[in-house]
Amino acid sequence: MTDDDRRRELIAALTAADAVRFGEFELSHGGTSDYYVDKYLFETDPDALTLVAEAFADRLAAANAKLAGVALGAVPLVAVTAAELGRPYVIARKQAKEYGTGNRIEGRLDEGEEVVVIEDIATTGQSAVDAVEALREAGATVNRVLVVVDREEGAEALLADHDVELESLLTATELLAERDEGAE
Ligand SMILES: O=P(O)(O)OC[C@H]1O[C@H](OP(=O)(O)OP(=O)(O)O)[C@H](O)[C@@H]1O
Ligand SMILES: O=C(O)c1cc(=O)[nH]c(=O)[nH]1
Repeated sequence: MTDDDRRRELIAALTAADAVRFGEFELSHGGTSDYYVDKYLFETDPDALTLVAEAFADRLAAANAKLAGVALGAVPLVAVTAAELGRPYVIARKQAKEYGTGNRIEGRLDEGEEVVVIEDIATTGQSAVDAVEALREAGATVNRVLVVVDREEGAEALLADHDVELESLLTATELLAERDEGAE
C-alpha cells in the first residue's frame, strides 16, 4: 500500500468514526478553531484505532526505542501500538500523581533509555513538549514525537526548538482537503 493510500484509508476511518467535527471549538492552549478532531471518537473505534496503531508500528519498527504516550488521549494509542510491536511503554502524565508513587512518568523507564513520544493531536505542540521535558527529567533520551494529526499551528517549530522532530500520520491540510476544495 502506498503512503497516499494509507493516508486516504486513515482519513476515511476518522471520518467514519465521526471524529472530524466542524463548528466553533475552544482549544486546550487557547484560541478557537472552526474544526476539531475528537480523538476519543477515533480512539474508541476499533477500525480507526487499529489503523493508527499499524501506521505507528510501521514507522517505529526500525527504531529500537521505548514508546511513551501522553495522557490522557494518547494512552490507548501507545498501548495498542506497543502491543503490536511487542514493546513496553510508559505514560507521561500531565502532572505528577499527588499520592502513592508521586510519579509523573508511569511504567518502567531506565536512565539513558531512548524514547519516542506518541501523541494524538499536535496544535501548539506544548503538550508534547511538556511530555518530552518530563521524560528527559526522568532520564530518557527523546528526539522524536509521532502524532496522528498535526494541525500545522506551530508544533513542528516549537518541538524543533527543543531538538525534537515532529512526524505525523496526517496533516490538517491532508485531513481537510476535501472540505477546503469544496469551499473554493
Ligand atoms: O499541541 P497542543 O496545543 O498542546 O494541543 C494538543 C493537545 O491538546 C489535546 O489534549 P487535551 O488537552 O484535550 O487533553 P486530554 O488528552 O487529557 O484529553 C490534544 O490531545 C493534545 O494533547
Ligand atoms: O488543540 C486542541 O486542544 C485539540 C485540537 C483538536 O483538533 N483535537 C483535540 O482533541 N484537541
